[in-house]
Amino acid sequence: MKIDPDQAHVKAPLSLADPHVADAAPAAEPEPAVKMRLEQVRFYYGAHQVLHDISLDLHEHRVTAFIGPSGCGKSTLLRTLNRIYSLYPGQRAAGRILLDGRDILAGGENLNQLRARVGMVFQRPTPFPMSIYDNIAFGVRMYRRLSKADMDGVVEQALRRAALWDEVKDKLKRAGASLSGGQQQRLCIARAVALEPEVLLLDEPASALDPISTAKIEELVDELKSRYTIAIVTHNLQQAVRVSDYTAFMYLGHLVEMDATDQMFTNPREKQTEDYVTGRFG
Ligand SMILES: Nc1ncnc2c1ncn2[C@@H]1O[C@H](COP(=O)(O)OP(=O)(O)OP(=O)(O)O)[C@@H](O)[C@H]1O
Repeated sequence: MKIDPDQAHVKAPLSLADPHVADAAPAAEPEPAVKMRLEQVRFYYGAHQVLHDISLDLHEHRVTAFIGPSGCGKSTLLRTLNRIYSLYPGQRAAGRILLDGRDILAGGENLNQLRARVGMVFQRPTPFPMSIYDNIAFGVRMYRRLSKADMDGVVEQALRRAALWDEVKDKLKRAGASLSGGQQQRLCIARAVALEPEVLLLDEPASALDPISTAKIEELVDELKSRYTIAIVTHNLQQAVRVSDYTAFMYLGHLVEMDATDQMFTNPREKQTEDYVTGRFG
């Protein structure tokens, strides 16, 4: 028997009590849209190649965690996604990185706009040497002319999204650096969020924080994913399990395996992944 979804709210006829119908498996969730697609991405520091033909998708409104031993290229990969590397001479990426289908490695990309669309938060909190308010308003002013009242609204909204508003609303004129490390990191997330990015890159955002601040950042990541596509680098495997939908395992500049996080941690395809997630890697 076919059920018209438009009629699903209508009281079910008695025949629907048929256990075969009631037990029918729910339809599988549709695969989320691809926000960024990497095709054979390579990366070079001068002549030294550190990423080798990385191909993977970042799905919209999902969190993808990058894990792997130190030096395997996780941060470098993140830095290719908003081309922040191109601020440094001698650093170069090749291959294709499609953001909504458009290759950001091809010429002609406006890098300021790209970095507003693909925001980044670093391992160590890096507040600007200015007030809490201006830490957020500074970046917004580069892209938008707003009245004082509208800017106040943008600052408040960004601080709320970063779960910091209640803690700072009475001291917006104080220096960003006067906040605790965990608050500073949430300020940096607010700063990125204020530019209305589509993708958020988080490079070990909690590694310098105490467990309570770490838990807050993890909760925040979970909330933010309803608005953004998130890529997070972490050394903390438990954190990857807690916050991510997908996990990518890298080794020596190669992508070994990427899959749904549950699958990666319970039933990985590759022996190297299994050794890494079970702590036997070495
Ligand atoms: N500025 C640089 N110049 C030259 N080589 C670099 C530079 N930054 C990183 N590398 C090299 O690139 C490789 C990948 O480094 P990357 O920092 O991306 O790894 P990672 O997986 O993020 O490491 P970690 O987990 O320790 O942060 C390493 O061999 C590293 O030595």
